[in-house]
Amino acid sequence: MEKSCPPLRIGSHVMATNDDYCGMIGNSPQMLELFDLIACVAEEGSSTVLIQGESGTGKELIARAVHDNSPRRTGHFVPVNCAAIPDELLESELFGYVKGAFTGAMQSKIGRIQHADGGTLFLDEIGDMKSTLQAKLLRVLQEREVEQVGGVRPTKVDVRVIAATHQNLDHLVASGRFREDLYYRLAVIPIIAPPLRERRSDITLLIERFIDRFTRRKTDRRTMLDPQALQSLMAFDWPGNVRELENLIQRLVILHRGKRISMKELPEKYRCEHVVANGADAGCAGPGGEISTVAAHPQSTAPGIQWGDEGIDFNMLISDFEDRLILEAISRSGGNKKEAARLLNLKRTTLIEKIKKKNLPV
Ligand SMILES: Nc1ncnc2c1ncn2[C@@H]1O[C@H](COP(=O)(O)OP(=O)(O)OP(=O)(O)O)[C@@H](O)[C@H]1O
Repeated sequence: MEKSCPPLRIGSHVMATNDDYCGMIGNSPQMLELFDLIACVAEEGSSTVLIQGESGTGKELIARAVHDNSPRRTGHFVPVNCAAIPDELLESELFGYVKGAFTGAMQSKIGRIQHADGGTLFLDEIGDMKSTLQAKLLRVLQEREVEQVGGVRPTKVDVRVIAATHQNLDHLVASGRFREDLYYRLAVIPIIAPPLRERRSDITLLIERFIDRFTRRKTDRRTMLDPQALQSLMAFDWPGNVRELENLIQRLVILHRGKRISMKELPEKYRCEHVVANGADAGCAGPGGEISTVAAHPQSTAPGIQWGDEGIDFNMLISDFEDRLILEAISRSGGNKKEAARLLNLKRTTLIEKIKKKNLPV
C-alpha cells in the first residue's frame, strides 16, 4: 500500500508533533517547516520543483516524499543522476531512441522521461547537465512532449519534474554554465534542504532512530552513547550531513553492539574534546583539520560569526549559543542540573524546560 503522510497544517498552525515524516526524521523548526512545504507541494501535484542543498541533506528523500503524497503516486518515481551517467549516454537514457538511431540501436527504447509518464522524474545533480541537453529538457518542460533520439514525431508526456543539486545554480547561471531560462522553469517551487549543522537539535533524534534501525532485533540490547560522546557529535559540523551521521551510527552499532559508547570509541575526527571541556565558543575540527567556527572579522563585535551577503540567521545563532551554554554548564557541573542552573543563574525548572524543549543530550 502507498505510504501517505498527512498534512501537517491545522488551520494556520503547523503541528509540532511529527518527528518522522515520510521517513524523514527531524523535529527542528526548519524540518517542521520543510514537512509542511512538502505537504503543500505534493497536494498541488504538477509544478516543477528545484531542491537545493548540500550533499547528504536528504534531497532525494524530499523528492520521494513529494511524489508519494501527490496524486501522481500511482505512477512511477524515476530517479536519474545526471552526474553519474556519461554525457553521451544521458540523452538516450532520458529521451530514448528509435531503432537504427546510432550504431548499436538494434531496437527502439523509450527513455526515462516517458517511463515517468503519469508520475515524477527526479533529476539529481542537474547542475552537471551539459548545455545541449539543458535545451532539450527546456523543450520538454515547455511543450510537455519528448522526441526520441533519431525520432521524427514528438510524444506527449505528463510528468512532474523535480530537479536537485548541491551546487549553487545562481552561480552557474551567472558564469554561463546553466541556462537562465531553464533555471526559472525548474525553480517554480524552490525547496532548500537545510544542512545538519543548522539544525543541531535534530542530531539526538536522528541518532536514536538510526540506533533503532541498525539494532538487529527488538530484543537486542540497545547500543548507547554516553552524554560526552553525544555532546561531541552535537558539536561536530557534519560536512556530509545526515548521510555521514547515518553511516557513523551504523559503524558504531556494528562495532559496539549493545554497549555504551564513550568519546574514546568515536573515530578521532568526531572527538570534539575541547568542545565538551570548554563548551560555548570552541569549534570542532572539520575533515581537513580546520576549525569550523569561522575566524572573526577584524571589526566584528561577535567573534566566530560569519556575516555572509545575506546577513545572519539571528534566531538560529541565539538558539545555538543557548544550547552550547547549557551543555557547558551541565558539563562543568558533572551532570548536576541544580548546579548547572546555578552556574547559568537560571531557575532549575527553567533549565529543565529548556533542555526538554531543545531535546538536548543531557
Ligand atoms: N531527515 C532525514 N531523516 C532520515 N534520513 C535522512 C534524512 N536526510 C537524509 N537522510 C538519509 O541520508 C542519506 C542521504 O540522503 P539523500 O540521498 O536523500 O541525500 P541527498 O541530499 O540527495 O544527497 P546527494 O546530494 O549526495 O545525492 C540517505 O540514506 C537518507 O535516508
